[in-house]
Amino acid sequence: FKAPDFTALLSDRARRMNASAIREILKITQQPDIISFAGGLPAPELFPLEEVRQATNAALDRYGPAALQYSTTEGHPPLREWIGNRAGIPAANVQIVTGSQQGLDLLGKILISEGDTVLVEAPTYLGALQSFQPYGPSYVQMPTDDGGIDLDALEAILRTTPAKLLYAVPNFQNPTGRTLSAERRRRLVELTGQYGVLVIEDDPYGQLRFTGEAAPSLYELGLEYAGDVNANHVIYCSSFSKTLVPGLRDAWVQAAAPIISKLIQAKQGADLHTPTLNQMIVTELLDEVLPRQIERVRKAYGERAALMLGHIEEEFPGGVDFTRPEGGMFLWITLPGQIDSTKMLVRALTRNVAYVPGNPFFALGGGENTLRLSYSNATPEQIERGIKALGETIREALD
Ligand SMILES: Cc1ncc(COP(=O)(O)O)c(CN[C@@H](CCCC(=O)O)C(=O)O)c1O
Repeated sequence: FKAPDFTALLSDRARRMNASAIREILKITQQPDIISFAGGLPAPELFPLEEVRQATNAALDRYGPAALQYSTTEGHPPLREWIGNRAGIPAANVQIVTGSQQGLDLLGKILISEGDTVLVEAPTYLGALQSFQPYGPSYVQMPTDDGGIDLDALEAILRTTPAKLLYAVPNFQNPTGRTLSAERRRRLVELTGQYGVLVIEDDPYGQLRFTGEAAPSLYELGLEYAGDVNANHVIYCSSFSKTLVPGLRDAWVQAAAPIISKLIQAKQGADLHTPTLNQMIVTELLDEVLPRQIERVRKAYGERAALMLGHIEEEFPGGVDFTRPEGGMFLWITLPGQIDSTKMLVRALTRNVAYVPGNPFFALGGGENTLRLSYSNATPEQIERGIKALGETIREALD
């Protein structure tokens, strides 16, 4: 008997898949004494545990067995209605997905043919790269500066490179924490509209602003530009993971009808529907708990960001650049040129502090001297101790 050569039997699509650096590091950071600035994990001590318990009972009381039955692929109607009303669009243009990660995977599946040019920020969210990769995109990196995407560079790219899709995180970008200005957003929507490029706006953090002024979403600007919800070239993704809880895996996509109907077919083949009870639990939390929870989280993350920035200024040696986020969960460190943050992680772990090295956030490689820090899931004491340990590690690497 000869065991099958499983690797040889993998599909060409499977061969393009790779592991998520975040998920891999999360395994290491499970050890209790490690201070983790790695995963973008919401603060569990802030989860509305009691409210979720009550919402679960309320959903079971209200729907009985139907709460545990198969449900429609489109999603729980009251949840779609609520999201549609808030966005000023019909519920028919709202699709519930099992985490916005599934939204990214299904959008990749229905939009990316092998070899299609996909424009991504440099650096960008590595989970999007992981979702898109198996569909064989040809990535083009959009240069970024401290204000996010460089629109002059984007215009120059579009003049010479026909692109299918542009993926962006305009609010409190993962991994840099940067936010795109209203002026750059307007130009991005116009440019992509003119050149016929679809835009995926990934916005799980938009509600978590703790300073500065909010700018309109690319989706809202796309709606103005097109004048019709079914002609909007911007596809909007958001999630309840960072405003409520990530474990219920509830998120949504807002898009023109042809995209929504194809997304439904893709989702039928993926998981039939997002868990019925989870959608009903989230729906029970929308009116009272959600706004309160957003305030709570926004305040806590603002405090933790300010703390982390304060300790970075004290503990990090000169020559280390860092971003100052206006919201969200991340900030981005650029080390002096010759330091490799992947190698340095081994040293940081000996001092019980973890982060995500920057290289995996670059679709075409690079960024060896960068790293992402998340402040959302660390107490004030851990932030102080962890940043101190990281400062020592960087100093050691400089010698
Ligand atoms: C820009 C962006 N888009 C989608 C997601 C996925 O969020 P969902 O929970 O799937 O709605 C995320 C969540 N990323 C976090 C969480 C990843 C959690 C994990 O891999 O354990 C991170 O970057 O650490 C995101 O930042």
